[in-house]
Amino acid sequence: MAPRVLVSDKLSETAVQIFRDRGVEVDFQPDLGKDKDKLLEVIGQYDGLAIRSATKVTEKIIEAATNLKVIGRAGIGVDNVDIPAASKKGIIVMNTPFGNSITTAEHAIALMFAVARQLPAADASTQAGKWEKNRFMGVEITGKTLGVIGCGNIGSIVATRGVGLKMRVVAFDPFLSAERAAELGIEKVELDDLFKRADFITLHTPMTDKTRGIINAEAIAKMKDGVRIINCARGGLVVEADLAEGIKSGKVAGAGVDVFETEPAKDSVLFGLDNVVCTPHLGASTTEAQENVALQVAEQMSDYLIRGAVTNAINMPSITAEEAPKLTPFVKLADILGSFAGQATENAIKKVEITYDGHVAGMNTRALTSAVLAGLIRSQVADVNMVSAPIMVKERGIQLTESRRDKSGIFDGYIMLSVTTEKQTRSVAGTCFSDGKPRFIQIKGIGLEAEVGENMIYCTNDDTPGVIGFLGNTLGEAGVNIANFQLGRSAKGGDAIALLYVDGPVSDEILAKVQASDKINTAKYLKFAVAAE
Ligand SMILES: NC(=O)C1=CN([C@@H]2O[C@H](COP(=O)(O)OP(=O)(O)OC[C@H]3O[C@@H](n4cnc5c(N)ncnc54)[C@H](O)[C@@H]3O)[C@@H](O)[C@H]2O)C=CC1
Ligand SMILES: O=C(O)C(=O)COP(=O)(O)O
Repeated sequence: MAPRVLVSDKLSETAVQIFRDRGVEVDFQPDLGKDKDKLLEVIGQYDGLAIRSATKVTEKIIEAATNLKVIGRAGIGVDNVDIPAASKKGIIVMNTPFGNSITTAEHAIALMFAVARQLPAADASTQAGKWEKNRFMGVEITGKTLGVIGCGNIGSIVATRGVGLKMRVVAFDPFLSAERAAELGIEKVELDDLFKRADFITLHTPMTDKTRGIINAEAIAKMKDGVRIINCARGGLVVEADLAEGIKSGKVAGAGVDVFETEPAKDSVLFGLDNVVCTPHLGASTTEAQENVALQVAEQMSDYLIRGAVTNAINMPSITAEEAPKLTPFVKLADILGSFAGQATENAIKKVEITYDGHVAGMNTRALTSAVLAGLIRSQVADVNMVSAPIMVKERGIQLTESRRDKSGIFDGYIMLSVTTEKQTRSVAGTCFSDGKPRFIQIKGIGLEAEVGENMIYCTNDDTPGVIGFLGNTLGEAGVNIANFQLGRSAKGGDAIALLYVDGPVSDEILAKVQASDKINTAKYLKFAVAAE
């Protein structure tokens, strides 16, 4: 059945065509996102949800989204999506990080000019027939200092436009390197320094707990008298009441505000104040940007729903459509190794170590690690996937280490997983051959070469005669057919393991018979998510 996507915001209809061309069924209901009760009612039917900023994807919506696999944001900010809730439920959240950045940067520049020359008020006055030439004295931009807070994609475009306008540009961004600042022709400064020096301040950070209210009364007090502030990022970055006070007192000479603490902003403390220029979250609203983001989000979501390729996901490593065919068998293998360790382990896991050897080390190991963790956690929580597993591992306080190394054995490459509980450390390694099928190649440091089946029995024993006969007889008498039987031992007469791939489920009763034998130290029935041959 074709996956179904709901478009619940005003996306360009380009998206609809792309979904259809790619074999995705699509419901285009651009106003539905604003009606949260309706969204709650219908969301359970969809595999994908495509949104802009008007749809609020709350925890409640996510709870009701029983089939949802992907939320696609046609734009940048995902603060309207409860990402922790989506991740816990295994829903990928993706955005289009570049599609509207030029457009938004241009809007910031447009607002800067509008504020510098009081354009909207001058326009209204002129059209009212007042001709108030003396009322609208502006300021020149050339030679002024532009302070950019947040110098990522949009901030750096604004910065270079500022340089082009002959402004002196200073930027505060903890992640901006000195080299990048030099490349942009700007100066990297501390926040207080920016406040002290800037004639215009423009905000371009995401909305996080750190950036919330970054422009408040205290910050405004540190600024130059007559500063002008532009916000095209998120409303919550500015304490609106404090900005309104700053404007009223004359400390702040003007503000360009595209985004509000509460949207849609039908009322605001900023409305009606002198030289405050407001737009209704128009930063991304150009034909070009909307085409870009609609096309991108529809392609990304279709690629995921149809081909399993992951691009621009906030909560999951990327898997390109090109690497997906090569990576998929190893993702399966990684899940199986995790699943083996998860099922074999009865005690709380303290530490997980994953080693990527040989050519596997050159693969997308972030995706592989997520798959190992999903397999590992699945024995405790059935509803887990590559998105939610890393979060669950973190929540459980499990220590995770990953390492990569050059080819170290007879295989071209493999994955080794080692899991430590309070009682012991278990290790298992596996690889995929050219047939794409996963194989166990080492358990507890003992080499073997075992196919992976849907139903398996894993035994540890001492290397003594009669084990094969005993297992064969016991399972045979119980009517359990053995498809494949692999043995391994540390040394002659030493620790040994047996891994049996059987043709059907193994009951507790049969397993108890195996466990009861003095030839067997431990026996476990393991189930893997692979189709029976
Ligand atoms: N008004 C509108 O319609 C639009 C608004 N936006 C908003 O613009 C903002 C920026 O978008 P991009 O540049 O694409 O994001 P980005 O992720 O490329 O850049 C954000 C930058 O902020 C920096 N940053 C993070 N925390 C910081 C802090 N505490 N102080 C200073 N810098 C900090 C990061 O290091 C990063 O360089 C987002 O909030 C986004 O939602 C984006 C598109 C349209
Ligand atoms: O991309 C972003 O972060 C934006 O804020 C644009 O929002 P919009 O898609 O215009 O509702």
